[in-house]
Amino acid sequence: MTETRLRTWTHAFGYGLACVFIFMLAMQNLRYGFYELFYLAAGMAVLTFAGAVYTVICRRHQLSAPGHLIILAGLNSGLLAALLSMDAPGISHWAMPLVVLNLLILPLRQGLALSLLLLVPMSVVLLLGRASAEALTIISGLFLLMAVASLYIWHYDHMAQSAEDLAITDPVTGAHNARFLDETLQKEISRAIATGHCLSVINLRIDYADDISDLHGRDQAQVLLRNMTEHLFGVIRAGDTLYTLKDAEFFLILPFTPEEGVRVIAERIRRTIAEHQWPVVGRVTVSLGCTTRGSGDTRTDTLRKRAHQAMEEASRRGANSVWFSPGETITT
Ligand SMILES: Nc1nc2c(ncn2[C@@H]2O[C@H](COP(=O)(O)OP(=O)(O)OP(=O)(O)O)[C@@H](O)[C@H]2O)c(=O)[nH]1
Repeated sequence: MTETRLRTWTHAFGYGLACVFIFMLAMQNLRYGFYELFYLAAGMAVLTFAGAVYTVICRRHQLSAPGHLIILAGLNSGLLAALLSMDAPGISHWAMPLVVLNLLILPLRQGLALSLLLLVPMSVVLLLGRASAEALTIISGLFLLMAVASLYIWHYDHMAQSAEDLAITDPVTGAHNARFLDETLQKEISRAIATGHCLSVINLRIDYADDISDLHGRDQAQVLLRNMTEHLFGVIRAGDTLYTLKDAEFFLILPFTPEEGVRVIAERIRRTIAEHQWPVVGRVTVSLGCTTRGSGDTRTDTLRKRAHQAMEEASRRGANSVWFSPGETITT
């Protein structure tokens, strides 16, 4: 299940439960003739129902739907206004579902801020209007609920972030992996088309990688990959991105880089790697294939294929070399 779909379900479920709970409160107050509380609860039930409908309408961009903040701010301020204007002893308990809803639906910081905006004035009202022991019991219960829910949400966000990082990171080198390459390259191609800027890529392979592995062992070959990654990160500039592919291959996306630029940086990478003394394995060289986006390159596979063919050509022409393969000229 995707993150968006998961959030749509949990948001809709959260709003649904809150709506049923508040609707039952409304009915109870109507039954006992507390009309002010009935109107308040009915209004809040309508807002939570609107939240559930909004969740379904925005199901495709649930993670960035701005309406939740407005709906929840309305619910929180309605309850706060009622607390300040009505003398209804049990009304402070209504804050419980709202605090959970704030934290479940909004990003953690927003949810916490909104909950504090509700709970702090509510605590003052309770301390001024009730016996201290009773007020302190209710206040500590509400803050405990907020703390537990916040910790749980923080833990979930942290786990989700770690899982996402693992999914896009190569476990050996720590650079991004091939899966993330296609995603990023497609975005960069779209950006280059929209802005008219140049986009270049480099496919790079360690020469005689199999021999290095046979000679020094798999562990040393992996150490070399890690060191090479560190070295490449040191050579490229901010905004360039590096990916580890299989078979001792790397890929670089270089936004805003024209043909002359990619030739310069590819040559610099080749030279610095060849001049470096690598721990245990000693001298190592690489073959680099580079290309710049042409007018026909609207998808990742054409660019990747051309860069790969250029790299094969560089290998054929002898190790430790760079080959540039041009795309179709972009006419403006
Ligand atoms: N994407 C990318 N391009 C580079 C890098 N280094 C050099 N280039 C390209 O090569 C061109 C010439 O680079 P240099 O020889 O370093 O000259 P420079 O004027 O100091 O380059 P910048 O100030 O980085 O533009 C740059 O304008 C870039 O297009 C790099 O690390 N990343």
